[in-house]
Amino acid sequence: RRPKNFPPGPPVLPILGNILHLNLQNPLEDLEKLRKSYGDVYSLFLGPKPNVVINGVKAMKEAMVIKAAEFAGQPQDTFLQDVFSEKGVILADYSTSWREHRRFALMTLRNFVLQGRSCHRYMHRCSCSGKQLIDSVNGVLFSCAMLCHKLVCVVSFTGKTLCPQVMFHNVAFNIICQVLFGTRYEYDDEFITTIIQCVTEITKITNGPWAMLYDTRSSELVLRLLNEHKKTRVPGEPRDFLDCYLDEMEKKAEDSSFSEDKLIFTALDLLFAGTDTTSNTLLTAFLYLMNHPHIQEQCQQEIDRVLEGKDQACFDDRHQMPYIQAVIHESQRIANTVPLSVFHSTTKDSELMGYSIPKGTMIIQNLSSVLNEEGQWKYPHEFNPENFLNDQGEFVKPDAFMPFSTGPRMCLGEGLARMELFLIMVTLLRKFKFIWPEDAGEPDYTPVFGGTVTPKPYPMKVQHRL
Ligand code: HEM
Repeated sequence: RRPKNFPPGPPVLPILGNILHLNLQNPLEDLEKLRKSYGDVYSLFLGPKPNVVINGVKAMKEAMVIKAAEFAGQPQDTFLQDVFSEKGVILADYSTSWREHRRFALMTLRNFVLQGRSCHRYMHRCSCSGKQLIDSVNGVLFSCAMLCHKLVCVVSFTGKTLCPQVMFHNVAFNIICQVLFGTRYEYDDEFITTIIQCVTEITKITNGPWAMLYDTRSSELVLRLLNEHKKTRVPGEPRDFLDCYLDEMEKKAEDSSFSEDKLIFTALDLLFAGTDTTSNTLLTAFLYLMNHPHIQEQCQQEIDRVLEGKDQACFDDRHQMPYIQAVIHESQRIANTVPLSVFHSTTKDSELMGYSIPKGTMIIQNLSSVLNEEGQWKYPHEFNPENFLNDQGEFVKPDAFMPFSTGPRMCLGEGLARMELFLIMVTLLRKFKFIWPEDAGEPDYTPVFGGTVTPKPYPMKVQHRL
């Protein structure tokens, strides 16, 4: 039974609860129908206890921003919490340890990636020509250059049509590996292929990335790299996230929340959360750009104009590229990559939109309902960069743009993800034209639902521009 003044919801069946109200292969349409019947805040029984689903900008802001501390908990009575006594950031309850680790991860990402304070020099010698090709201190830029090099090889040596899935997963995985472990893997490396397969399988389980984060194959990887780091590190001269964490452990008192176990789980969180999300967004962006060639051309005109005479793009160039910014944000809106966010829970008895929600209730944020909410967007149901442009052609970001969620638990990789999306898209669109192959039939935009949403696999034809 629903508690007193609890949000309304569909009638509950014994044992099954409301499970029959949802198509578990893709519940998003059913969740939208329930919103029409029961309003922006409603309840669902997915087990013996009722959960609350939050929809639309207004309710989302009241819960996640205005009443942030009350809605930032993590369900503590799930199977997962029982299995894993230690957690990284994602599954950690709203606690001092979560706060310390989140702050530390944000600061390290900022220093290493966004401000480019990396001690690494990344170099690549082409296996075909033997020439030293790429040399960079910024891991994200290095990965962009590697991706371009890979495409040049594919375009020159094969039939010019490729399946971009593996390519985009590799680039996102390598970027986060560089930040965490100061290492990267070749595109055909057997190890990277296995781990990426594991990441993508896991994220197809509903709410999966968060449900199966700590797969043993990946934990073994982190443990091996941690042991190697311990042998080669110079204290006070961190090369990457692992070194920074080890430095921090030495600085802190013995009873601090920093420990080697915690380090492994935190690194796994970043590895998983940072791979499939960015790559699926890129896959969606290129699917739409190939099938909207006029939008792709307009991006290329802006890139050519702003980068004229420059070797490569840098993140600051985004301020001169309102159209590209609009296209990237629109791709994120349409991609709807993490539609149900990470499940939260209430940290105390709370009120939301006039309803009472007891402490410990599981909260499902339906981000999808915000990203295509009517009244918030000029064109809520179509791919149109105008959603992010004003009448003067300037880039504007509406309040309803929440693919990273909002509030104190919002994605901590947002800065890195935005840098990756910008640099990868600008670098690729500058060099190549992406074409939907003539024999590929009509594009199928239907997404495959999971903890992260993916476009169905598709082919891509690539041509040199310059
Ligand atoms: C386009 C790419 C990305 C999208 C759409 C995305 C989206 C999200 C969303 C919706 C959440 C849940 C926030 C909440 O609980 O309210 C989240 C959490 C998180 N994301 Fe991302 N993410 C992306 C990229 C990344 C990257 C690159 C990293 C790693 C560097 C990352 C690391 C995390 C972590 C650690 C959390 C948990 C934060 C916490 O609980 O305090 N994400 N992300």
